[in-house]
Amino acid sequence: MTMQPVIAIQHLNHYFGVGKLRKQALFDINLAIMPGEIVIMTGPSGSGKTTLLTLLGGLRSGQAGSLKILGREICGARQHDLVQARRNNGYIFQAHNLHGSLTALQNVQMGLEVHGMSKAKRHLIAAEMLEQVGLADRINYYPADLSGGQKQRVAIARALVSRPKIVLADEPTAALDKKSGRDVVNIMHDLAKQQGCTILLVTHDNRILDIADRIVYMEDGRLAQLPEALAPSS
Ligand SMILES: Nc1ncnc2c1ncn2[C@@H]1O[C@H](COP(=O)(O)OP(=O)(O)OP(=O)(O)O)[C@@H](O)[C@H]1O
Repeated sequence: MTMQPVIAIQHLNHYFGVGKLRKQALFDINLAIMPGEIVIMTGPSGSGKTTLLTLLGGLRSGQAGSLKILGREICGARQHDLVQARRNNGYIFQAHNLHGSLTALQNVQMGLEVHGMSKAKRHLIAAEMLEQVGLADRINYYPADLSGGQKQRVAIARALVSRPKIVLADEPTAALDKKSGRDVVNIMHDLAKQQGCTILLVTHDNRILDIADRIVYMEDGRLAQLPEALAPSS
């Protein structure tokens, strides 16, 4: 059986603005990511990494080329189809976007809301997930009472609790010190490998490149060759 890529991008171009202000942000992107792969995307500021991630996440619609998620075309898709596509993914962002008025447990339960399971089951699954990220003793804490690394671990638990096939992460370690950043990516790595989930992680943090199965490099809106300084040492 041949394995199909979970993310397949062909000849993708993207533009911002209209008329004279129209500016091309992505140029002829071609990339295939296989099930269970952990791919890190890095590159200079303004090179187009976040733009590509938001297109993949269905947070905006691609304009030209092909972008298939789990075999389904989302380039040029209608809003309704983009919303459907978003449901396949888990998201982890730099600012972790936790709800300040909800506890860690309630935040993680939000990741299960669309699955229509009983309250008791949601509680159990969310609590187990928090235990897996090392926060069993913090489930009833509010985000304001957690450290940056702990908040990011809640965000990971929320992203992975519904066992998504794809997790998209944008600078998940940017606000963290060295040790917390390392802990957070190790947890992401181990859980993803356990669940067979694919991760695409955008980062400037060269200290975490070693968790990737593959590193892709973006420069001036194009995928480019990885600079030698960033290549994994053999
Ligand atoms: N909403 C927008 N409107 C207009 N131009 C945009 C918009 N978002 C991004 N751009 C432009 O597209 C290009 C790519 O930006 P993008 O945020 O994708 O880069 P990045 O590689 O993620 O940068 P960073 O590492 O700093 O987050 C930049 O030139 C940016 O100015």
